[in-house]
Amino acid sequence: MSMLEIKNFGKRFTIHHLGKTMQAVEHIDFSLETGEFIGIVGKSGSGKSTILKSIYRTYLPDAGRLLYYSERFGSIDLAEATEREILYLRQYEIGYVSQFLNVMPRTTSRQLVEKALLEMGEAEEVARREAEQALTHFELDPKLWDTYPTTFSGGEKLRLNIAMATVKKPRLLLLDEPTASLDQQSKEKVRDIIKKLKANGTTLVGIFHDIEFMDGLCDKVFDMKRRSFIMEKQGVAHEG
Ligand SMILES: Nc1ncnc2c1ncn2[C@@H]1O[C@H](COP(=O)(O)OP(=O)(O)OP(=O)(O)O)[C@@H](O)[C@H]1O
Repeated sequence: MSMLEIKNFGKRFTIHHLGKTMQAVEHIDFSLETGEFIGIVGKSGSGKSTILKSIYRTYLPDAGRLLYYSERFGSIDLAEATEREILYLRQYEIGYVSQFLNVMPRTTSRQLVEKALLEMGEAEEVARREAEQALTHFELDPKLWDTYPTTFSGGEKLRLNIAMATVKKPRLLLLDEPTASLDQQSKEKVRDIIKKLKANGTTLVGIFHDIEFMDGLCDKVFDMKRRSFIMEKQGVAHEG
């Protein structure tokens, strides 16, 4: 069953001070089956993040359909879903990890991960235990657990971001350069989590500049230039 079907997706931006619109991306079509992991590759500015942000509805798509198969709502076009539906999906079904940490003020890193679990309806003790496990897995120094992440390093923020998103075991996880500022050891930790989530049925769409990281992890690679898959399972090349 398709978990996500992108049909003729396009997004334009209005550059207000120039009074112009700019086509960031257009004519994108691909679909993902449940439990698949798709990597998106393409040069800088080709629109990779715009696709992910539109699926998460940070951006409102202006052409095409983004059909997501929701546990709660059944088939739903993310381009047309109500704000309420989107809030529900972000809380329970769709996760997004970027390089940038967007967190509530005066909330410690431990509280942030716990909150993610409490939102899912976990009991407090379970949330506490699983939050500690996640922070430990991503090797966030325990000294930082009860501090505010505003002063964290880039890698620490990113590891916290990944912990917050993955602890919820979302049905669909969007990864926008989640390994950008990580050392090799932290990258391996992200790899472990991706494998575990995948084994548990999470469907993933990821952008990685690090092609090696994608190797053996992605089922398909979508190339923005060709607007098609260039690799499907076991490295079999599909031209066109
Ligand atoms: N909010 C926005 N307002 C105006 N233009 C935008 C906005 N977001 C993205 N763009 C433009 O849309 C185009 C695609 O950007 P996007 O970030 O999706 O590219 P990308 O492929 O992810 O690039 P990179 O690999 O450098 O992160 C770029 O030209 C960018 O300047």
